[in-house]
Amino acid sequence: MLECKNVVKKYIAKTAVNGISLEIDSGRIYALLGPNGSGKTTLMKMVAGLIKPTNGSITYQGLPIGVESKAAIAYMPTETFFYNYMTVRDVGRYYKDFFPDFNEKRYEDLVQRMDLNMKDKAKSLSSGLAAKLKIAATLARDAELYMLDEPLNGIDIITRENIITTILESAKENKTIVISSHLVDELEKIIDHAIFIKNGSLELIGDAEDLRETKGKSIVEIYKEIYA
Ligand SMILES: Nc1ncnc2c1ncn2[C@@H]1O[C@H](COP(=O)(O)OP(=O)(O)OP(=O)(O)O)[C@@H](O)[C@H]1O
Repeated sequence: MLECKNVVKKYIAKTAVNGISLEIDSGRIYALLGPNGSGKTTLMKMVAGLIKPTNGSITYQGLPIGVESKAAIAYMPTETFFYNYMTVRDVGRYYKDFFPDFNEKRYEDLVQRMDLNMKDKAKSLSSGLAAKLKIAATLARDAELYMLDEPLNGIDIITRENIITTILESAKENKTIVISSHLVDELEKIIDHAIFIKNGSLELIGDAEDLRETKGKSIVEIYKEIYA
């Protein structure tokens, strides 16, 4: 579905991604793991077509990242993208204007599920509710691949579980999901595959069950081994 070949992203003072090659298959849930500054967001932004690799290639369904891939890939950034005037309903309208695959009914369901109210001002939401709103807007797109950058950061445990259940329900419909997070223990329960990135390079990638079997360790323990 998605193929990265020797992808490099250099900034003036820093090589953020340093020759990553990997493949993502459809219908799976991937964890993109790595400590702060390891290159997760940079890689996701390149796949989303927001920034271009310095070297290497990224293809989606055999085509370079472009109009077709942008229509099929829903990327949720770490930053919030709401204007001051926006209510939860306005965020849905804003998304609908941008994305032809935005499903209003699904947005309504997700908003309700996330305990949000259409009339709430997006800017006045607590950080947990704002995170839920971002997730609702992203998952309401009928995309093929969802890339969620740190969807669980700064969220309390009950809300995290609620978010994880919602993500899992979306995944049931044969969607592909890539989640970047430091909260490995919580992702361990739900992921099919794990991608470990260290200093901009791919350290390890594999089926979560295979990795546990071959290494005799949980994904959390492998994470600690790689990054300790
Ligand atoms: N626009 C930029 N200009 C210069 N350096 C950048 C830029 N964006 C990212 N970097 C650097 O590239 C490296 C990788 O950053 P990136 O945000 O991709 O890491 P990350 O794994 O997503 O980190 P975190 O978990 O903290 O979000 C970091 O050292 C960061 O400072």
